[in-house]
Amino acid sequence: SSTHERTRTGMSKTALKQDFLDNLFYIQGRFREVATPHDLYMAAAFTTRDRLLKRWVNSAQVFKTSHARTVCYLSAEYLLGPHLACNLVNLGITDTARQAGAELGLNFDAIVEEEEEPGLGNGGLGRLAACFMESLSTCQVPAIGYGIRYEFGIFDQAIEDGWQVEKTDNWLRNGNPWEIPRPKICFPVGYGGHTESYRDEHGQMRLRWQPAFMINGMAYDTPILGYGTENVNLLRLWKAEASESFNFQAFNTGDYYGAVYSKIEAETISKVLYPNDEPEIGKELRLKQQYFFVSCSMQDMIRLHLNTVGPLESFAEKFVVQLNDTHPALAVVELMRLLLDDHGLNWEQAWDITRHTFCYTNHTLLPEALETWSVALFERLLPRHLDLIYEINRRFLDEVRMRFLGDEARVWRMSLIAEGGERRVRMANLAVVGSQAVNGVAELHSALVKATLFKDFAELWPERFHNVTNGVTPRRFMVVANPRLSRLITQTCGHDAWIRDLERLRELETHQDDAGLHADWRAVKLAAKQDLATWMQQATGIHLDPASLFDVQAKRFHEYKRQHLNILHIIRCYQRIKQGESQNLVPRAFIFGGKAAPGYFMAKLMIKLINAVAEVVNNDPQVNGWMRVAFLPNFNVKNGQRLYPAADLSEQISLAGKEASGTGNMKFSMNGALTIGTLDGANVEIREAVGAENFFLFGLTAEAALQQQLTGYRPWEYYQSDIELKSDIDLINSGLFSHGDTQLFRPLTDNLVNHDPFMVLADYRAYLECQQTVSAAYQDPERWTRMSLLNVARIGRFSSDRAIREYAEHIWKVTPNPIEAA
Ligand SMILES: CCc1ccc([C@H](C)CC(=O)N[C@@H]2O[C@H](CO)[C@@H](O)[C@H](O)[C@H]2O)cc1
Repeated sequence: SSTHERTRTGMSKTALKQDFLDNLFYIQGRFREVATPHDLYMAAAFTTRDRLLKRWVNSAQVFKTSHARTVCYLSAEYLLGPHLACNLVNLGITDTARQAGAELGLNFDAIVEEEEEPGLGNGGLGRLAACFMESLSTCQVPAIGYGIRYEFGIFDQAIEDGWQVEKTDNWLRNGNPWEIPRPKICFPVGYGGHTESYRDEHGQMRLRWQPAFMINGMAYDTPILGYGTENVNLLRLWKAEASESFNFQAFNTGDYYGAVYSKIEAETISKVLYPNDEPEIGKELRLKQQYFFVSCSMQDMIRLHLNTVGPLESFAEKFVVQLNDTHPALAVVELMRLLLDDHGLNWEQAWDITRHTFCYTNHTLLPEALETWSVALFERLLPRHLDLIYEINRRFLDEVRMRFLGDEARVWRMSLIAEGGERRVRMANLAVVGSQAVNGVAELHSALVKATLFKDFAELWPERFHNVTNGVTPRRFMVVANPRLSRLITQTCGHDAWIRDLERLRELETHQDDAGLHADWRAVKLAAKQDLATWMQQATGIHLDPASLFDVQAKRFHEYKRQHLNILHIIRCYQRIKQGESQNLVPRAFIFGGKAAPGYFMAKLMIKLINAVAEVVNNDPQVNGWMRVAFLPNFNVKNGQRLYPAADLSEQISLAGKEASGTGNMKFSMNGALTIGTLDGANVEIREAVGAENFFLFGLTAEAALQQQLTGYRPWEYYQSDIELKSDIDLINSGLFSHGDTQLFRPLTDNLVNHDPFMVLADYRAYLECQQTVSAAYQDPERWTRMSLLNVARIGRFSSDRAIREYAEHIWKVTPNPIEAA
């Protein structure tokens, strides 16, 4: 077996080459000459998988016997991105693989490009879950990520005639080499039906649930490697299956549809990801999806506990469960049901375990994103859970009444049930009541969570409220996305320890005035800009000049993120250049990226306006050489990895108080971009870390914005009093960007002048002035390069490793569990 062992898991170039050719033959059934790019990718993927499996199995064995306290991350979304390049970095064999490939005449980068990314998420929340899973392994914290194995992930975005067009994301069409199906890890999940009381073996009157409809959830496991460690954690995603996949009786009676009905019905539950990022949709299938993965996951934890530790009384010592927003909040009720109905615990025992098991992270303050489900829907779909929610609520409100005597208004606000109008279950209140810890994702956000959204709860349980500022993994967003910069940093610091300890980037500061480094630093940025320009030319036909300032705004489209404020600045620049006022302007490429929820009209209109402005600006010889506007189609993890290294300026311009944290802001700074932004979310902490002098700040503070809205915000006054603002909006309404159609963008401009809920007009002037300071700074390359260098040197805190260490210490009370090599 040693030769076999050496080939299948050997890290040497020879072993990699042999294993690659073996996998191409034995798995793809191909030899070199006839192999397709997909075959070559699959062979590379399996060759890499062979090496991580050894670590994974070794970790699983150790965790099983060590009864290690385990973190379970429950998330409806995981925006994982392509696996291959990151797994090679975390195995430490990227260069060896590149050389092995070269000796086999393979183009390494082309093989990496071939991978279809698993887009099982919408945006920030989903990507954060993926960064956290990688950092949990890197920080050697035993963990299991639970979620849904959507057959179709976030749609692929095409831009046709300037409009977003959604394309089905059939990411599994060519198979997925990174997952292992676990047919034996399969749990029943019920829906509908009724609850009935019965007398248990001790003569106790008990309630139980008789579901009307059962399906099965089957596990698919994906190993999550860490960097520079043997620890490998598990991502377990559930697929819905019919308990009976083919009904022969129906078939025999010729009812062919009937024969497959239950299969189709069941599989719809994990069929597709809801492409909404903020607006709450309240669709029945969405609730079915949430209950589906929550029930499978809680049943799996109980199975693991009974198999490894034993009696459930110690469940909360073994497992700590993080709720990634309210989407998995039903887990609180499902654990109660399983402990009471299936495992015979009494209420007090069950509730004590439950509330010591869960922790909840809030990711948004937007009222329209806070999930509530109608009591009527609960009655129909989850009658037993509604019972339990009523009982949890009864006992909880007794505690509130006791603590705040006679304050019925508070009881009304804190109740798990919204009574006014149609009765609805407040999932955020349920998550807080059922958790031992609640946290926001940036200091400002966590403070606003305590002062507004959960004010009543923070007054009742102040000790439960925490902040853990988000972070991102430097392995994917620096080492994989920007190998040139990573090499320069390692060279300058004389070590690559920074990859695992990002605070070590601070050592770059001593070189901040090193002219040689400055030159190399600019060369690295220019090369990345050239790569992006080449890709954009091929993807959109738009030519970007790498010598121009790459001004980038890439994130989901939403009015609070204010992509329309950015467009107004572009139109201002256009008008200025047309009027010959190009002094202290610098040539810029305005680059946008991001998807809009398919049902979000205003977001889709913003995308159309950007492409409409691009068409006019990019074809206007008078401004040629001064400005380019380009929309990067299908912004996802893979394309993000092209964009972050190429940006000079990172646009983080949300209305203060609205962006919970942001994580793109961290990725751009880590790649040497300077930020223009408001004091919102994590921008506040990024500015503190990199130094106010290395950050372009503008706009109302959260406090000032709130004040102005409370005292009455009249956007039309800004429109009337600021002639440049008026002319920019009027130019949109003139039809210049819409072939004379003066109505196309009216919904957007009317909304801005008459309502402007996110105060675009109030921040317009400050934003324009700040952009002037950006242009001035960019005209001094030495100063700009130093600012860029200092942004990277001081960004260490925003590693997801630091965030995970804070969760482990302050919230999960779990210690690292290093695994020795097998
Ligand atoms: C019910 C529909 C729905 C779907 C997703 C969401 C997410 C909470 C939205 C989201 O992704 N929030 C983002 O989370 C990031 C990670 O913490 C933050 O950095 C962003 O500021 C926040 O907008 C809300 C509502």
